[in-house]
Amino acid sequence: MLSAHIIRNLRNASKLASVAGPNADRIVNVKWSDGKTGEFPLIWLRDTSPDPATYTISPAMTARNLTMLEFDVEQKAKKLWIDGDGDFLKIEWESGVLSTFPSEWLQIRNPSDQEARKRRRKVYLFPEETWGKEEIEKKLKRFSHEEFMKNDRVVHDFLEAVCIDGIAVLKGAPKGVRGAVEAIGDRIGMIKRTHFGIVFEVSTKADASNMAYASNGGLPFHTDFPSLSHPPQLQMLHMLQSAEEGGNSLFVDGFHVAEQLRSENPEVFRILTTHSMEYIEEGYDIHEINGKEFRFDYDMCARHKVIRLNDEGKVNKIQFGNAMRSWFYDCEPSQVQNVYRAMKTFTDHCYQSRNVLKFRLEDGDTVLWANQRLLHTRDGFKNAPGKSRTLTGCYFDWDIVKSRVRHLRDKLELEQNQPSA
Ligand SMILES: C[N+](C)(C)CCCC(=O)O
Ligand SMILES: O=C(O)CCC(=O)C(=O)O
Ligand SMILES: [Fe+2]
Repeated sequence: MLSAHIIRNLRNASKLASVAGPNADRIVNVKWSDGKTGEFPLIWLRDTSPDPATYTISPAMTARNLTMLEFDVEQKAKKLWIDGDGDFLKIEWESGVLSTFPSEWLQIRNPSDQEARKRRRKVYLFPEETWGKEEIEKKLKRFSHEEFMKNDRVVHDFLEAVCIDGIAVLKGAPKGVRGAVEAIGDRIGMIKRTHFGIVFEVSTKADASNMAYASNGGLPFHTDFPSLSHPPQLQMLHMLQSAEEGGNSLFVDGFHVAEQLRSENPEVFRILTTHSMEYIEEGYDIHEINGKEFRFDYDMCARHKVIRLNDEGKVNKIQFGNAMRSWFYDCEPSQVQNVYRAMKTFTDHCYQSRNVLKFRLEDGDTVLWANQRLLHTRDGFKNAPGKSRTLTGCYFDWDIVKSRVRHLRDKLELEQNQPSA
């Protein structure tokens, strides 16, 4: 839906002045009274026409009725004209369908307006702003857990911060009370289940299924589940019982580190973006499902680059975990030494103090972060007598988190809201 805010702004903006075409390329040229122009492909106007023959729009669904099998992509317009004192472009099609395009509808979608295209790209809530220690210490966003639970605007602002900075914190849930992760999960929408269950618990356990459960030692910087081809995109941890000493949380922006390597150490960057690494995770985890103990045996194996680039050469995924890294390198033996040198340099950069965000989760605090962007760890800790450091946690995927942000922008009529169909 279009926010009232955007409609109000555009209503005040301008009226349609003229329409011409379509020309030989089947482009319709529109002019507004303020001198702005728009080039609209004729077939696109037919396809996106906001009328009930073209679209089904109900509270439960927005969907196109037309099928590509039957759609005539060469169809013509019988008549095009400006109506309603410049408020509408109308098109009567050969098929008899009548399309009515409000002026603001066309302005928002104007395919020849670079500003409109730029605004639309923000709907993906991407790209993010990367950081080093100094930047993130200034801008790390913290919200009240209590406010998050009752105020939709706080849910929006918290999740938006996670989209941009890759991390944000909720402070001050009731101390030592289980259920915070589930409650936050419900507010976000849907937790992503893994082979560690829906919600997992981090504490020192016998027969540990993971290094985080094995001891009170520190861990190396890692992303969770390099052993999966599709690791969860976000991770959340909630502090139930903090350590007496240590057990701090550490984060580093892997996208930022990758860009540092690209400029400061291009050979390492080249290796990490071209050599795929294998990871294995073999074992079992016992977790609860509906109050019953459940044992899940697994034998995970996946292979990917430490730094993955998209088609434009931009860094868009980081996966690395030393504990699950396998023995298999799938390259000439003579290249292996350099792969190790590259991993070592990457790790050294992760630990450089200019890059590291370090803070302590107090009892009742929660942190949510981008698991395919940030690497995380904890330092070693000492428990108070009889009080074992315990966190609960879960995972999410971006689609659910971003869907929630968009939904709230619509519901709360925030100015960042974007039109749907
Ligand atoms: C936190 N935990 C134990 C549920 C999963 C960790 C996955 C990993 O170590 O890569
Ligand atoms: O113990 C911690 O603070 C974090 C452990 C960890 O790496 C994880 O839960 O994924
Ligand atoms: Fe982890």
